[in-house]
Amino acid sequence: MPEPGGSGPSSRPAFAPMITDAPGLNWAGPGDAWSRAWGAHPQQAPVLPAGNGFTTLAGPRPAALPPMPDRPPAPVPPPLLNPAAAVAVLPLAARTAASGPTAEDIALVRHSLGVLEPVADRATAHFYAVLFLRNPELRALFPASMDVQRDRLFRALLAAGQAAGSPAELTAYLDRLARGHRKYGVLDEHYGPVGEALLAALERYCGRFWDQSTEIAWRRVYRAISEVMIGSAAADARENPAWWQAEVVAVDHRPGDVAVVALRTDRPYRYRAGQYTTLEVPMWPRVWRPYSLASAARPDGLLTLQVKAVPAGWVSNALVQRTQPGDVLRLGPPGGTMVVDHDDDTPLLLLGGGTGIAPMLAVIEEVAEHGRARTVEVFYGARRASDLYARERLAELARLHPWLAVRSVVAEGAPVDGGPTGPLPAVVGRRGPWEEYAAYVSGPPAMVRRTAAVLLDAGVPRERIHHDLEGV
Ligand SMILES: NC(=O)C1=CN([C@@H]2O[C@H](COP(=O)(O)OP(=O)(O)OC[C@H]3O[C@@H](n4cnc5c(N)ncnc54)[C@H](O)[C@@H]3O)[C@@H](O)[C@H]2O)C=CC1
Repeated sequence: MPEPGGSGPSSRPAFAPMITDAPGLNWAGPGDAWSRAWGAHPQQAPVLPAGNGFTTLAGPRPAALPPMPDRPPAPVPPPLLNPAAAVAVLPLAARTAASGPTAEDIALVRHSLGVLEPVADRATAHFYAVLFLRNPELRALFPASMDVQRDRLFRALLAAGQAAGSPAELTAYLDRLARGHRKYGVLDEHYGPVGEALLAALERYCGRFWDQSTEIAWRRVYRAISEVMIGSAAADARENPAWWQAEVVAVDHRPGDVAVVALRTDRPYRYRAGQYTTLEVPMWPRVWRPYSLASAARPDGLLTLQVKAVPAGWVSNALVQRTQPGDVLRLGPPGGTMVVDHDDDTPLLLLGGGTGIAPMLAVIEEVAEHGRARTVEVFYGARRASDLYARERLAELARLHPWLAVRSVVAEGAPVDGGPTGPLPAVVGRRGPWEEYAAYVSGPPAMVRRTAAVLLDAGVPRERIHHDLEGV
């Protein structure tokens, strides 16, 4: 592998073997570890609208729906999907709903979102109540705890509604959402029942602000949303599976309840350094959590994650405390925008707090592999020295690559390796200048938020501050 700036191949291999006795690919099939692990959930159509709530498991809707005691019949009942087919027989309002959203529709949708915001919790609870009342067979397919889904639903709803006036932004958002939802088993026909439940919740909680124009506006916007998502999912299905099976090939326990988990997927898993995957463990079906990929894509196909067991962290605790080689997990598609452009020489500032160092390790490996000269400065933050589980790996990388500078930053106690002390955002703010750098920030949300603010103050343009936190 050429070193950045070097003219020829280096004597060092780009990737040392991670696990020498890892099982081969193509091991998945009837009777394999995956099938045994998931035997209790055969052929699950594991639909959980974890990310947006515009989608759900379907299944035939009962022929005779129980009446909604607290909701009068909808004044305008056009379908939310494929309205073109039914347009000739629909009443005027329905025909209007079949065309695309107008500027007025978008204003009405945004206004109703503003009305809904203070009662978001109750509105999303109502959404699920209507959904499950009309489609009772769906409840068993959602995870036991719906709290996270509720939060995500409303955030996705807000995001889609707010972005409705910016087609490019909305399409990109929905495209990611649709691709990420294939692992839940979402089908085209699920969008209709979900849309109806959504409208029921909106109608109820917008109160006197809900009128026929608002309903038609929502129907147009929702139809546009559904069409983009259905198209994106279909395009993705031509290239990728809905999920990947991943066999655990090693679990390396580190101080501070951290485990480095090495995985081998059943099919090639294409991702960029800095991205994350979503993961489901057999112990908690239908509960998916994101984890940054801790190594650059390797020729042997192995992936690594760095996971910390945290109180009430169902999936993290299962991974750190219960998972062993041979176990089989499932991965969703890679996501996240913390990827590095290797075509320019902008110096990189990589800021990782706790297990937030994981994507930075992957980025360093990818820069090294790419072989173009650029400065890379890393600040690795932890509360105390004993939490710096990746210190040795970073020191090894710094020894290998002269363009890499690593500083360990502890918030409490004596300096480590002569590095600075204090909260990571404050330490970064005291250093610099950073105006010329592209910054990548990963770690606890408060750390990411504060660090992004410090970098902006330090003159780093917003578009050069990369992280996965929404709304910052
Ligand atoms: N792509 C991403 O954004 C990733 C995020 N994470 C997240 O990173 C977190 C890591 O947790 P731990 O290892 O327990 O880290 P931790 O809580 O021990 O903190 C690590 C660093 O963040 C700083 N920090 C913590 N709270 C802060 C605050 N309120 N303000 C300013 N700085 C603060 C600490 O001083 C320390 O330098 C988890 O929440 C995990 O979900 C992990 C991997 C990737």
